[in-house]
Amino acid sequence: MTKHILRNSALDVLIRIGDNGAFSHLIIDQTIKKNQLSMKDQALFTEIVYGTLQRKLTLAYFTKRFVAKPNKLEDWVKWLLYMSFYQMQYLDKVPDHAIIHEAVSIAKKRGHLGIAKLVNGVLRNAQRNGFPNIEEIEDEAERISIATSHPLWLVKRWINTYGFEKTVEICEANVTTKPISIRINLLRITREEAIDQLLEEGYESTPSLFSEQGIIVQKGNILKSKLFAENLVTIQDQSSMLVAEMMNLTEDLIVLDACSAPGGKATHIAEKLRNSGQVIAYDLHEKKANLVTQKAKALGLTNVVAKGMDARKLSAEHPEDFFDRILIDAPCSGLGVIRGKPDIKYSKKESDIHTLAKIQLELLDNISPLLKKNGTLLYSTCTVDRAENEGVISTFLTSHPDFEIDPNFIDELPTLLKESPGLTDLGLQIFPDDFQTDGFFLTRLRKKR
Ligand SMILES: C[S@@+](CC[C@H](N)C(=O)[O-])C[C@H]1O[C@@H](n2cnc3c(N)ncnc32)[C@H](O)[C@@H]1O
Repeated sequence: MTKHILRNSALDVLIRIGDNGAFSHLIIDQTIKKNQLSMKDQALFTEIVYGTLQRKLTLAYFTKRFVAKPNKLEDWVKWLLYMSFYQMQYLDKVPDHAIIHEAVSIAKKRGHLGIAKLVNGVLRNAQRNGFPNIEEIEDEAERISIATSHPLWLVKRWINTYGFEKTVEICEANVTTKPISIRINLLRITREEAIDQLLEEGYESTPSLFSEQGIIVQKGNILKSKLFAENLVTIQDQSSMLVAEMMNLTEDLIVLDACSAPGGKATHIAEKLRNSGQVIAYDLHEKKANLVTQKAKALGLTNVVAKGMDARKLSAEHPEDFFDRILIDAPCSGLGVIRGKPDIKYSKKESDIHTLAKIQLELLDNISPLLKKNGTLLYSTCTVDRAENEGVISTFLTSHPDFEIDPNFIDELPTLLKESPGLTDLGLQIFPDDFQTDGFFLTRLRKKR
């Protein structure tokens, strides 16, 4: 019975998230609570929902083979087939006959006998004859697209920019799961204390690669740890922790975080300032800026002020040559965080990239005058795309001869990253397959005069 509830709940969530909706932890958490799923069932439930969304294009390809008119399927039947195919193809722990039995029983309850028969027929056919062999797709871009469930335009774009081999690695990494990365609040706890506490609570954890504040948790629902209840830690990917690490932060500095919500990096910067100086944080709307204020408050940080405002208009708020450090963690296409947010790869269009690159350049153009001479500006995105990253920086530098890539940037990178395949003289592109982190770009500019 519990397995029936689990799969029925997974189907509910898939229908709610649907083809256009964003993957939402909130919906997942609400469903887990409502159905009182056990810890073990929670893991399988999350795996089914995540995996089905991550593999959607592959599962649609399978469906075409077994259903004559897949577009005519009712939405819930389509998702029921997708999630059943997902379990049959990618999860070893559940036998096919159990998956089919559950799917048919769900179809009977939700629909009628006719639909249950259809579901039974399709799944048994797949069980008997196996899934189509993706390796037989001749066109190599199309093959990667179907095998790893990435839209064709994106696969082609990455092949053009990074080559075939790297694209395969990026796409394959995007359909895996990565361990949870958390940041400890150094003002309240040491990393050793946090790791000991986690061990006591039964979590396996290790120090992370690029930040003395980072911990990687291999398994378990970390949100249930006391460390969260007591606001001693916050969730943050390792690559995104690199931002504050690379800003050369010392006490009493005045720092601008131009695009700051929900406040992951603003609070990290504030921790690095040890509650001194000031982090002046903006985000487009007041509501989002409030999230930064709340996060800072929860973490006991008193040196953060957050306001809602278009950061392209900040010259009306602050004089030129004012900030010691500036962070522009720009709005971007998010192609580096597909692993955790699979909806991004289905919803983004290639034309979005050009619109975003224009905004990114406007942010740099309008904000850079506010930096003090010899001050540094860190530009980052969570995307894997040359136009939004190296392209924007190169265009900016051409029209701003008073700026240069900080000559110390590469020297100050953690040793591991100095060997990174994405390091160029315009900055560091971290790919999601390089270190089991999000894909990310960062570079540091210095104002010469
Ligand atoms: C990558 S997210 C920032 C993440 C944040 N730095 C953190 O670490 O939690 C980019 C943010 O830029 C904001 N944004 C977009 N356009 C903006 C603009 N013109 N001015 C200020 N913020 C903007 C978005 O609302 C979004 O919250």
